[in-house]
Amino acid sequence: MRRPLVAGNWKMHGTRASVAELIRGLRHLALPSSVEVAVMPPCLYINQVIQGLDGKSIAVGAQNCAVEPMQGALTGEVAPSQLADAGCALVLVGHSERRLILGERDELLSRKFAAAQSCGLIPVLCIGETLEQRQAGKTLEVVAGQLGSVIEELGVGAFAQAVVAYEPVWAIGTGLTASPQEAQEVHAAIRAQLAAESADVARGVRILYGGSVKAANAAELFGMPDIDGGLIGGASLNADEFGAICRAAGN
Ligand SMILES: O=C[C@H](O)COP(=O)(O)O
Repeated sequence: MRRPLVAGNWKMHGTRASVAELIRGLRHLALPSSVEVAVMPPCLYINQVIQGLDGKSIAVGAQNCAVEPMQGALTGEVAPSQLADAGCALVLVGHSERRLILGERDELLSRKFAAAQSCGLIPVLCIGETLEQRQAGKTLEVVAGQLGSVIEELGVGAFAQAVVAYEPVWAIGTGLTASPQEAQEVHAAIRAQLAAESADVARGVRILYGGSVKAANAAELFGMPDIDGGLIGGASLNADEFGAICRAAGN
């Protein structure tokens, strides 16, 4: 049985004051113990969040990491070893905003994935198609390519300690959500692709859905057999809304 995971990606939002307020809200939440909950603040605030959430069972993750595992001469980057040292448990790899705005490509992302794992972080590999790709009927092909490139580089065994997040780009921050059936079709294809290499890995890996998830639509999405939780953007900036999403994953 896979334990659902709900992770809040705060993206490039927050100030020390607003982060302090969000921490206060998170501390007050009643969260189901059956669900693993995580937040991913901007790097600058990771320490503040880890200290502020002390004693609350919410993991903290980062939104990105360097391709090199250890500290060194790589200006502007943060090493996975430094994230682990700060107390992070997981890290996003290949969020579509980084793929599309910063040009991060599959080969680089495999290296980040491996670097993160070598430091004991759980990589959350983000994959998903653009609207244009969906309209061209290429959704499954695009997602299989993004996932396949990491499998090819690192082997399917790498997914025994990793999470996959399916995020259709057209659903991110737009208010448009894939229907539960649309999302399930892609999640099932992702699991089948992993199963073709290892049934055990496929059975155990958690595949999150992301893209305009809210308290109002979370239960329906999380009710699908291959959706094991969510990667939540905008709605994770409101503690009560985020708490309601976490509870929906526990039902
Ligand atoms: O990482 C989170 C996703 O990009 C979803 O963002 P959203 O919930 O604001 O659509």
